[in-house]
Amino acid sequence: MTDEPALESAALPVLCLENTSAVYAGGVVALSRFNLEVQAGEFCVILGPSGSGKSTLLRLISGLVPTSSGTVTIGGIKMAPPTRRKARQRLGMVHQDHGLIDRLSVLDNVMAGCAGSLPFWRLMLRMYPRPVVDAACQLLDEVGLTEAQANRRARELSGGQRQRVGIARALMGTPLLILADEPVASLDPQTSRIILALLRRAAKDRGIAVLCSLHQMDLAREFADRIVVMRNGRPVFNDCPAELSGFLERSAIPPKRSGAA
Ligand SMILES: Nc1ncnc2c1ncn2[C@@H]1O[C@H](COP(=O)(O)OP(=O)(O)OP(=O)(O)O)[C@@H](O)[C@H]1O
Repeated sequence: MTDEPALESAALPVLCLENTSAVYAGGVVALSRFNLEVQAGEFCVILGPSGSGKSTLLRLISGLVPTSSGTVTIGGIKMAPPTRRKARQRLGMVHQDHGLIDRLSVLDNVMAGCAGSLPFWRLMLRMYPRPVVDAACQLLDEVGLTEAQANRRARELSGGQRQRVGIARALMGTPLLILADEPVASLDPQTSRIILALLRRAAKDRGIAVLCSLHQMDLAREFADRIVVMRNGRPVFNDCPAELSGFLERSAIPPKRSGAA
């Protein structure tokens, strides 16, 4: 019943997977009847051993792997033809390898985050409207990069700086959902914490739903609002970090303070 329709619609999850399965050619079932909801402003971390299906989950949500059954919706729009393009516009991606164009400036890389909403000739000539340039500069400032760094080539930055650019680029498209596939895999612990803090702040300050796969259990505990543990393509734990130790004890898996989940 909907006595308060406005409140009810505000509580709708940004990301919703219902009974979603992914089967690769050759019959490998990488995801099996997966249910998941992520709310606006929530920082949700996916943990799981190698081969448990974390990457497949993120690739399926982004529309790169087709669903064999079930549905994925982002902001109420189905990630399937004919609405896939519209659903993708609600999505920002942060990649393990940063996914930057090395020969372009840092600022150009960030502005590429809104490429879908600009005419092609502007992208070709790299003639961006003033508000786009201002927004990109503002985002670079927010992720802690200076004006001087904004004008350097992307290839001249460190791994941590490159990932800051990756986050700014993802935010440039004003997404409802950010998918981050092992965004700190190649970074040292201190830089990893800076990057995860930026992602968490994006969730809290902008009300973005963030779904982030990690291998480090200690970082998941430190930053996540909710942790989903996957095994064999299924969620076997889906709760707040405080409940994880109890789950691991019941599962007879020794809790690790760092390293692979
Ligand atoms: N393109 C593919 N074709 C066939 N099988 C695949 C393909 N990609 C992944 N798989 C299989 O799907 C399962 C899940 O793989 P996935 O890469 O999603 O796991 P993961 O949890 O991300 O692993 P890792 O932590 O090692 O990256 C594995 O059994 C894997 O071998």
